[in-house]
Amino acid sequence: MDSTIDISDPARALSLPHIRYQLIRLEDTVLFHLIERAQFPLNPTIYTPGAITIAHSSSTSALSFMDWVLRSQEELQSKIRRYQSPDEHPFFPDAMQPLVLPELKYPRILWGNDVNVNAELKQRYVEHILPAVCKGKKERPEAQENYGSSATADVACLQSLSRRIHFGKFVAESKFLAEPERFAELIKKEDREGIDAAITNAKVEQKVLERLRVKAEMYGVDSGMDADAPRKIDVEAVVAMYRDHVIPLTKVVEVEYLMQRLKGTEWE
Ligand SMILES: O=C(O)C(=O)C[C@]1(C(=O)O)C=C[C@@H](O)C=C1
Repeated sequence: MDSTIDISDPARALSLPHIRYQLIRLEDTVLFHLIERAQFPLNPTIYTPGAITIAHSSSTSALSFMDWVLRSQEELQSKIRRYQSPDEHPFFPDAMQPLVLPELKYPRILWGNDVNVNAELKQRYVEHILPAVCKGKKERPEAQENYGSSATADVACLQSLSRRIHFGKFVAESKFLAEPERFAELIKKEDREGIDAAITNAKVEQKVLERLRVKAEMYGVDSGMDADAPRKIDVEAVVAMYRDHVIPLTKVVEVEYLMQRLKGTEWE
């Protein structure tokens, strides 16, 4: 699978402007997938374990329908090297399969680590992000005929959100390399709060939220529509998703990555 980081050039991969440029591009990806998902009702049944019987599936029958779709996708995508890429992380690490393509040798960009916040991301997506994005459609009756389309859109949303959030590892490595002594001291003291303060840039966060608001307003309206026609996406829900979930989880990834930064000697 293609990687969105420039793996041919590790120095470029760790330049903060290059990483921030990738984060900005991922905003578009996340937004377009969310707009796709928001056209369907919330369909809570697909997130309830056991609510839909999955025929011909025994070991995974306790999963929700959406989890089963996501897991099945990951099984397939693991065979074609998706999770070889250092910016990709599975939601179901136990579903990984042997490769059908030869292994790719990525240059060493990140320090070895096992940081993966996908379980937390998926929970927040199902419990908070999606209900807010589908607001107004919540009252719409479940559309059984949209179960597959909804879950397919969910997989795209979750995978793009996960990639965006785990890009925090590249941000963190870049920040560490810029001030190694400062970070090494905080890491040795296990001062997570201090690390969090050191990686935080409130101005950049503010800019991210402002840009996202403009994009959500722009992409949610068709040029031929009346000014007061309903939007394809709830702008406030999108901004809140980044403010309350995406940026905080990116920072968790940054802090936890740095906490492991001095432990191993192995590069990933
Ligand atoms: O751009 C950075 O420096 C990041 O660390 C990324 C990010 C974000 O998630 O957008 C997270 C923390 C910073 O406070 C600013 C922005």
